Amino acid sequence: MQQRDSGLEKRNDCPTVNVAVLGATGSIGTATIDVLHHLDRIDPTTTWNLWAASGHRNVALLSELAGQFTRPPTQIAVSDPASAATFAAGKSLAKTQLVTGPEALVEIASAPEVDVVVAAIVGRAGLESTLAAVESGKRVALANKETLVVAGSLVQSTLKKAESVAARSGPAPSTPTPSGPARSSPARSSPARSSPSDAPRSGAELLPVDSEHSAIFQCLGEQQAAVSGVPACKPRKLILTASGGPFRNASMQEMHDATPQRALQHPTWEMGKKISIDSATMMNKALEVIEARWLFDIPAESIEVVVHPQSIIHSMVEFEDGSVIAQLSPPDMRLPIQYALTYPRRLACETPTLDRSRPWDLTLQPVDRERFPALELGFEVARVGGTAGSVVNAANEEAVGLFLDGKIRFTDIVPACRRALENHHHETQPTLTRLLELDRWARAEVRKHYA
Ligand SMILES: NC(=O)C1=CN([C@@H]2O[C@H](COP(=O)(O)OP(=O)(O)OC[C@H]3O[C@@H](n4cnc5c(N)ncnc54)[C@H](OP(=O)(O)O)[C@@H]3O)[C@@H](O)[C@H]2O)C=CC1
Ligand SMILES: CC(=O)[C@@H](O)[C@H](O)COP(=O)(O)O
Ligand SMILES: [Mn+2]
Repeated sequence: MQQRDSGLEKRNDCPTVNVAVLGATGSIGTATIDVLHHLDRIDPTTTWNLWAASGHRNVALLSELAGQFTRPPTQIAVSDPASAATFAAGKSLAKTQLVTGPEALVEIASAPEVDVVVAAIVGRAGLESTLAAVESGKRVALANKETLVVAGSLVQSTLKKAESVAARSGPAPSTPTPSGPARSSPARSSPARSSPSDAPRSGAELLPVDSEHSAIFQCLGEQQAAVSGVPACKPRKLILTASGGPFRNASMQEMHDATPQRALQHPTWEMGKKISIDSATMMNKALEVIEARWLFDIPAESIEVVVHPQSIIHSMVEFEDGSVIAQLSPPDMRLPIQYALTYPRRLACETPTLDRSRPWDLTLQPVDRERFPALELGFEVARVGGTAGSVVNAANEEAVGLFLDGKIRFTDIVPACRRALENHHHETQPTLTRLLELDRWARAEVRKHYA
């Protein structure tokens, strides 16, 4: 096993940021581990410490990733109990504690020693740990968009509660503390409302990792930086870009006949299987509309989607005067991951810079809503809220699984979600228990339909 060298001399009084990576073995998780090695190498002012990491079934990779650190993580979680039995910690992890089962994710996410939780589990399975991290006042770098799709309103209210608890216990120090994150961070519950000044941090922070939402967050921040001291301008529109996925130009027949192998071939991003299929149906963009609705506390009517095949413009914000600010960078998740960790600081990143030595095209085109009916579903869910997100998300997770197993057609996925939405009795203010009941109900409905 190869241990990576920290390289750089840290300042004596250097504070440590303890990071927990949930879903460390996935595409976002492994990219986060790379970012942590990089930051610890180049940042003289902070020690970036992997305090805990979780995996579900890929225990070999989990052990390898954890073993790369000269300071071994304090805890490792294997959330799938059957896989936990096969976890073999190398010699370098002799002092690391192994915790197991889905409860272990919540334990790590709320551990007092943890400053930052990277929520990189795929699907609804990431919900409880993300909520626990918010509740216990962490900085949450959120990749797990499904949490906001299922329980956006609940996350928002939890965030507000965590903020008021922190406010009651007095302002946090404005300089980094020995075991705490950079307390100068201004990010608050709603990135749209945060300002890039050096205000002390109060309570939980929810920072986007999803490239589009990170882009919007950056556009809003830059706009506010330019008018420091002046009340922030409200955005008129958030404009999410979509690559269009592997079927951007495909006929309905091609989509009807699509194999999992073909649907997994994303043109611009290398990602996990579930999100790759979501991109192919454009359900990913539907989920991102809902994510934006909750993350930025903005109505569905103020959100637009535009197809941008190059995935260089990651999203845009239109302001009241019609001015549009965009964020551009090559398609590489290390940038938004790093920004969520270091915000409001910008540090050198390993992502390549845009090659401006050659001509380049940036294309924008409208979405074909007939071939991609998922998008309308996303806007509907963002409009009505309540139980709709949980039902559509669960139906989608189930249908994607059936498609990957060769049991249903690619073009069955979105209708399965539409059917579940229409067959459920909508409730406007569900509890977490009710949302989880409906999650199970929607999965069963999809399975029953195709049995
Ligand atoms: N990949 C990307 O570029 C982007 C991803 N996202 C979002 O980030 C999240 C992660 O995506 P991605 O990294 O691609 O996914 P991957 O499939 O690559 O990784 C998923 C991670 O979740 C773990 N996991 C799977 N099932 C469970 C479960 N039931 N309980 C606990 N952990 C589980 C996996 O563990 P194991 O492998 O050990 O079984 C793995 O660590 C998703 O919500 C996605 O939408 C957002 C923007 C971009
Ligand atoms: C990298 C990322 O954020 C993904 O969500 C990506 O945007 C998927 O590409 P699509 O635009 O094709 O959904
Ligand atoms: Mn995205």
